[in-house]
Amino acid sequence: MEKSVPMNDWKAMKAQRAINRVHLFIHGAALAALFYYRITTIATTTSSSTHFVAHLVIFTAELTLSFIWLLSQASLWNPVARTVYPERLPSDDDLPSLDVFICTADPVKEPSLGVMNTVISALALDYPPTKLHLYLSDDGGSPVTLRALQQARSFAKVWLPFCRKYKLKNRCPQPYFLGEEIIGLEEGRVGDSDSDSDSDHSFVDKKAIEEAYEDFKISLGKIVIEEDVGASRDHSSTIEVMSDDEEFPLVVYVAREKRPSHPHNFKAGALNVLLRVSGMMSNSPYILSLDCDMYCNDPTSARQAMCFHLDPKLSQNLAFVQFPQIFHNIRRNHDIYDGAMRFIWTKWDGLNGLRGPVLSGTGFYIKREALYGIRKLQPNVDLNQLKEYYGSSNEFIKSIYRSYKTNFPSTDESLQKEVQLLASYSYDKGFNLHCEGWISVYFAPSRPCFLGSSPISLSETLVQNMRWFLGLSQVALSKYSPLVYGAMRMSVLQSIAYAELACYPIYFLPVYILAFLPQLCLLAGLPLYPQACLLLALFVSSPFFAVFVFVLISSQLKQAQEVMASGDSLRTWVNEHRVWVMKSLTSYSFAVANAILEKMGLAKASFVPTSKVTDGEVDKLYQMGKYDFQAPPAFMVILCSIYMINLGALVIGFGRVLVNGKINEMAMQAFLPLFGVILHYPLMEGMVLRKDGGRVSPSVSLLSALVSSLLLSAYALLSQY
Ligand SMILES: O=c1ccn([C@@H]2O[C@H](COP(=O)(O)OP(=O)(O)O[C@H]3O[C@H](CO)[C@@H](O)[C@H](O)[C@H]3O)[C@@H](O)[C@H]2O)c(=O)[nH]1
Ligand SMILES: [Mn+2]
Repeated sequence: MEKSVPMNDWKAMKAQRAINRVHLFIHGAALAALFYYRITTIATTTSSSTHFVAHLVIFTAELTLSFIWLLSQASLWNPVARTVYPERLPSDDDLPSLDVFICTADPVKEPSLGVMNTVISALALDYPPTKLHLYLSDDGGSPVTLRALQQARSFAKVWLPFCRKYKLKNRCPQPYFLGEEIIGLEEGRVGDSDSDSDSDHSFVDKKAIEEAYEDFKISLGKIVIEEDVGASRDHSSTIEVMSDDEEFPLVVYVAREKRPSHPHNFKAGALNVLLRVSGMMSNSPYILSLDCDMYCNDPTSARQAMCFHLDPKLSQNLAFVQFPQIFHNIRRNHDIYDGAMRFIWTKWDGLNGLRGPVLSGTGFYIKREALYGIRKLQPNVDLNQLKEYYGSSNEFIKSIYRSYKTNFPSTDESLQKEVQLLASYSYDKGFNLHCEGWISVYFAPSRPCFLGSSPISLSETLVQNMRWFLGLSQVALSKYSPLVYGAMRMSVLQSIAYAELACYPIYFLPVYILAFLPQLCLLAGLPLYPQACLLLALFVSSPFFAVFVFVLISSQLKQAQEVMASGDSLRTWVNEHRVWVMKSLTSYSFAVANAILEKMGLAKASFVPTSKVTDGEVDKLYQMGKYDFQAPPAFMVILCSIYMINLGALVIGFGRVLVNGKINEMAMQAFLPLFGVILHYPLMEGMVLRKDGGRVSPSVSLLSALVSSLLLSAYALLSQY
């Protein structure tokens, strides 16, 4: 074979890598000094048993924080950035075919207009149309979605030629029409188009296409009125193949069978069904998986992904190419719910330098073989063994072989029945997504390939995070725990990086401890930190005070540096911090508790899809940068009580310390509640000052006042022993 030019390239992010490593050693040394202080203090604390226990508990918090910090170093060790050269791809005739999977679950929470925009944007991918096949999974089994899909397909038949003619870069109709004043037709082009830029023509065309889109929207509105909206949990499977046009991508609607008595495994179950159904129809070697709200913002994503998948050096072991999840409805630098989740994607850069990131659930191009959990089937493999794994459909098993030629759509009734059967639950034997030896690639081009919608209320944010971290806690508690299972099968750094994700929710423990204990001990007059001499230089009284201050500052500076490196302002650092504390106290702790209960058989999995409906009031608050505190009362009482405790400790404790003159001993302990009270000031505002619909409900404030005064008086008990 002749020597080919590479289609992709990577380079180490050297500056960031250097900063990360220097931080690792300096911060690590400071932590060692901190541990030395704790251990020696605990060993010599004889004053009271309460004091001894308090030291132990605070040490537990410090150990946990340091443990997660240590795990996080794996994904910071070697961050890598990638580039692609799509112009070096083989010609269209030689590109592999591609199946697009889109999942939707509920026409009320996920309105058809949004879902269909995603569908249309995917149909408009810059890829040979005969090699593109789109499967929409409707877990709601709703006629609304089926009929909307038919309408979307009709609209796409005029939309696609329009996109191609004007080489549009933004091929999702809704944002295209909304953004017309801002980006205009000219800037929305793919590449440097010189032909067909006759503005008169484009104007005429544009009017026509706008009208077609309006008609499409009206038709969706009619469907909602005519049909019964609402997701069903009890229906047989429906499959509708739309393929009357050779030059247009195949579109297939799939509603799998659902019965209340049978676990349907949510989105994973839906993807499994799509995998089987598509295996019989188009059987493309590559699959793009999208959530219903994740539209294609760059039509070239498929070609970008192929730059990795078709690279002879990577291809054999490469399972998937993951793009970041980026959201169109987030206000940059005013992201009060930290929807951007920079802390995740920064890690993905690092995983890129190991053997690649985990699947994030949407926006990835995966190799079909990898989803089957097999490496190239041997022709002589035992058929019964395969049936055990993949279910008993002979036709489907045949499809697993690379050489399988689909003859779909066909009029052959038996084949049609077979497909119908594949969407019924009798085949719910899970495909194992865990693939050994596969690698993956994370690719974050400057123009986001996919844009989704992020929750913009506290309630949705906390509930969504609870769901995610419940999943992660379950992994941590399962036999696939990365620290045990992974450590034996992956490189050390890779398994540590995965372990960090799985362990992430245990942040709840140190956050709870630090939100209570130093405060209560401040009231009880029990010092937990080394003495400070605030008037003189820090080192005069206790060198360990300087150690604590250093650890605090160094961790904060590191985060600030990362925030700024990703182009955000310090406001983002504040938001990230605040949301992290709120999530730790609610989402993470509930997630861990649920995972443990489930493990003991006391709780059951559930999935409430996040709402993609824009609520006027909620949106208004978000645009003004105000939190929407109408969250589950259990969450709000926790947050408000802790706020009040910190406020109380600050006021009472500070007063007493000043009177007793113990300010040096208590400096750190007074600083913690001070920091908390300032950082979470919006909560105070929500309880006391705000009158709008997003304020903290008075009943929540009242209950929190009660809870916090009870807990505050506990300090009196503490000081008795
Ligand atoms: O029973 C279900 C439940 C959900 N979905 C679909 O799954 C997708 C994700 O659901 P969503 O409510 O949007 O959850 P998010 O928290 O926003 O999604 C994130 O978290 C999920 C795991 O909790 C991942 O699967 C997603 O890819 C990831 O974007 C949506 O398209 C849903 O329609 C189903 O198909 N069947
Ligand atoms: Mn979502």
